[in-house]
Amino acid sequence: MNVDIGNALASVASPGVSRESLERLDNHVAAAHERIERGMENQAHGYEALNLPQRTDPDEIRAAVEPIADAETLFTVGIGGSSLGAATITNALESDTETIFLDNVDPEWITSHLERVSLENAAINVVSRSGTTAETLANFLVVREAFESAGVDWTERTIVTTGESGPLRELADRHDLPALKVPDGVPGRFSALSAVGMVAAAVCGHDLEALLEGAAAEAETLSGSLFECPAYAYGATAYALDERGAGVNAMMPYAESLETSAEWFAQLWAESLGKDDLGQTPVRALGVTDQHSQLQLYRAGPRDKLVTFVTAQEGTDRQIPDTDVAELSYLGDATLGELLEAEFEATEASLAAAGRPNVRIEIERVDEYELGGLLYGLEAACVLAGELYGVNTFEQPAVEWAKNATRGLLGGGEFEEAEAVADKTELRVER
Ligand SMILES: O=P(O)(O)OC[C@H]1O[C@H](O)[C@H](O)[C@@H](O)[C@@H]1O
Repeated sequence: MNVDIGNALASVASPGVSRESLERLDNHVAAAHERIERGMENQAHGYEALNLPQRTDPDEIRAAVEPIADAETLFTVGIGGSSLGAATITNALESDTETIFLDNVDPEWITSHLERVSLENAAINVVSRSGTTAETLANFLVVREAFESAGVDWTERTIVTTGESGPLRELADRHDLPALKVPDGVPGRFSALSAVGMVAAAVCGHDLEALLEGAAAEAETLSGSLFECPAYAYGATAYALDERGAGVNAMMPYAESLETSAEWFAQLWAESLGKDDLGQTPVRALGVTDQHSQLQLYRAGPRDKLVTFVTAQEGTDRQIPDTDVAELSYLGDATLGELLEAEFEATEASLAAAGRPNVRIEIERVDEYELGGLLYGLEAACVLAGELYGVNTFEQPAVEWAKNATRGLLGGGEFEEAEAVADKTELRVER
């Protein structure tokens, strides 16, 4: 990926970062890069995620999915980091396999999927690093039962990706299910380029090698200067803008196929950096759609936002047909791709003209290679930002707190967090 931080400079935007400040920050980037490299070398928790392009074995993943490779529909049962990476990849790329990501426990929604899909031609991909996440296990039990009721042997149609031990691993062993391992030292939100994100891609027939090669090429760019490394340029600029008041980061890809990448990014950024009263709030947006809803706020609301654009340089195009309505004739000279590009450039310029900081991330096209680079680049940007903030990027105690409270409430063990639910302060206004 390439990154253009010109519109984040203080000469353009407020808040903005001066060239001198960036040069000073670059010393911290160099020191952070040394820590990151050391972490990668030592395979330290979290940093190990940046080694995935070398560690992930595409043959192992393809062999494991072999029994379900014919699936017309793939249910991926997982949540957060055990769903969003896979969804980002498969929602971005064309495939004949339909993918459904069960990452919510809304009974109506789950039932509507299970009733609509022909389960004889479907398969299940259960993913949970811990193997204990209540939503994932509950959904798996529901889906499994639906397969049984439809007369489909779910044990022949299920693949599991989980940690070395835990309830899901036990279940996989008991039923002799093909099971892949979540690599050690890789938190869920950094695991898109492991089996966690790539099983669904393999079932969909995507090019796993190209995903990893794109990521590996991005890894090659990691170096001790933000001026030489697109990922660090982005991470350092986002951090510096947050320090100057841009506490919100609106991720706005200009490609429908990349919409899920903004969701994935939101988890990455929020869960990794939201600690010790620090962190930048990620917001999900989509170009051009949200130009017509959120842009007003971004251009004229509080000066507390960075807008991050992601744009693909080339892709499939389609001519806009001619019309005899004179006022619309200019459209007939253009393609939808040109319209998209013009809208992106106009939006970027409109923010810059109003002095609102924005950054442009460019990929060449939406394919496996470029996606691998984008995922890896944003992960590296996040790791760098975590170093600059001085937070523990790879833990998520605040999320674990609510997980424990939920389990306690459902009688899944003694969790003191559950007691806080009864202590809720009320000030009710009733009709
Ligand atoms: O993969 P699992 O163990 O099921 O966890 C799924 C998700 O659960 C929690 O919400 C964590 O905070 C996330 O980081 C994680 O991705």
